[in-house]
Amino acid sequence: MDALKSMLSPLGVGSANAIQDTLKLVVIGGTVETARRASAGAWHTFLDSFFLTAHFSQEDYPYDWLMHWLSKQPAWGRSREFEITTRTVGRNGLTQSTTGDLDEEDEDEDEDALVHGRRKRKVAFMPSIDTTHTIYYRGHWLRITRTKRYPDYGHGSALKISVIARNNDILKKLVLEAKREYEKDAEHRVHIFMADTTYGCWRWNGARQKRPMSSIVLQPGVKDMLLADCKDFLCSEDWYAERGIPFRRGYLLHGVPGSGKTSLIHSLAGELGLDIYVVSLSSKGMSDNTLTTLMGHVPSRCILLLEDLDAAFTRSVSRDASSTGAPTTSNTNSTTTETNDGSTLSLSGLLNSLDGVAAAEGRLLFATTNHIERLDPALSRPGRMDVWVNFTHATKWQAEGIFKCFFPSKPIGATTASPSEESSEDVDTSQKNLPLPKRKAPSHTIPVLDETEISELAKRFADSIPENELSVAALQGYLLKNKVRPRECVDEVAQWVIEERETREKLKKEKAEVRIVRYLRDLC
Ligand SMILES: Nc1ncnc2c1ncn2[C@@H]1O[C@H](COP(=O)(O)OP(=O)(O)OP(=O)(O)O)[C@@H](O)[C@H]1O
Repeated sequence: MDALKSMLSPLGVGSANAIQDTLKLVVIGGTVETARRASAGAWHTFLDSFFLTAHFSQEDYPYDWLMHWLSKQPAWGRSREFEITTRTVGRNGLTQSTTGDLDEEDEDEDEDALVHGRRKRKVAFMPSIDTTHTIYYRGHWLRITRTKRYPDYGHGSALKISVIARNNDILKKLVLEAKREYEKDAEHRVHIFMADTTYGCWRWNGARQKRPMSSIVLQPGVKDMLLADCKDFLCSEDWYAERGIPFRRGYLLHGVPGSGKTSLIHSLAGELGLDIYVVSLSSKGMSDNTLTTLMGHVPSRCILLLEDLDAAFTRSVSRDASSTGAPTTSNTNSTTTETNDGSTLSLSGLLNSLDGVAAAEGRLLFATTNHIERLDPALSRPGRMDVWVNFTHATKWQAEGIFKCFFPSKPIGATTASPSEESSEDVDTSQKNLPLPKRKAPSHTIPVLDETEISELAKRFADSIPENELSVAALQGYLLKNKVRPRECVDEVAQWVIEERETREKLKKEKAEVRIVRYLRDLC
């Protein structure tokens, strides 16, 4: 203080005293604040020592189970700070109205209701970021905090749950309950994860309603064979282990576009209760290292889908016949080739990531391609691709099947239901391979014809479809346009086939012309 006085003395007694008083106040204030903070810190540390704390990262499943569980807790109705979202909650794609406080009138409304063509959205209540919420659970108060994991990158969050308890039984119970509820709600959905080549991780991409196997129309026996093979594989872990064979199975679905390859995989995933992990090998930034990292993070029981296998090593991702999907000399060995979009994936890198130690055991690998002739034999050999299925253009049998899938029928003698009562549940689904998906009837009127008439129409429809010329997707497009006109649809199908042929001829000519122009331009 004396030193301070001597420094201030040249300023005059009055002003020096004022400055001295101010400084005293600053010093005292600072000391009090430091003491307060220290005691608060000590108090928190003291309190924390009584808490058991569990951390959940967004990258792992328990985070999703808990977020789903939290979104259902009525306690959010009393919370003073929370996030409201109409987006899907967690990975299961569920939107829940939890407390119902926001829009009570909506509670009883039909979940499928459309407003101006848009589906009505339900709201969900979520814990907001960086706020601690307290929830009462089975005789304990839980302190729940949601934080951002990578604030700098703006993604990823984590959940911290603390509870005062003697052991962690209560936290275990909570996680198991959350898991049970999540799985119950997720029963009717297939979760899709996409490869993120920038961060080398999997990103949840949504949950789709399961597609019934009966809605996929393939030649007799194909679906049953695939389903039986997958089921047999999934319960043969010991058999593989005893023989020292890696517990993996690969399926190569090859053939023309729009023939049901992807649809079948989604349907199988639903039937087997597996999630799908999708990698597009030609995607930007894909490299050997990224692929190996991704393969190392695939869970043990899932479907791993490699899309457009033939496009993996081509410079052009175009799928027309001129693109050189065949592996070049430089990429069939371990040399990597950088493509225009920064992809440095080599064939040996792909093979290593499929067979390597990091590759998950128990996964079902499905690969799709439109050009099997472009695949390197090393990629498609048994052990990597054990089962091959060829998908062709629609046969007459498929045309008949897809027609029956589209138009519901009622058993002979049954009275005609009113449009609002017409649902596929009224329909006899005894025809093998062709049962109808159980769904609510749309509000527009679809005439429900009797079984005999539908069978006759389906036969006539199939008679007009040329064998193995049009894709099933094209047939589906035509039926969609005529979904409320089954009879007219059959009457007009022959004309549609003629128009389709003309359109394809025209497109072919245009393509040929473009190629000639390009060729001449290159010559110049
Ligand atoms: N065999 C089939 N049974 C039922 N629907 C089919 C069939 N084939 C195609 N479709 C319908 O056609 C559309 C395209 O099918 P999908 O994407 O499964 O074909 P894809 O063979 O995977 O085509 P691409 O090779 O171009 O990826 C889907 O809407 C699907 O419902």
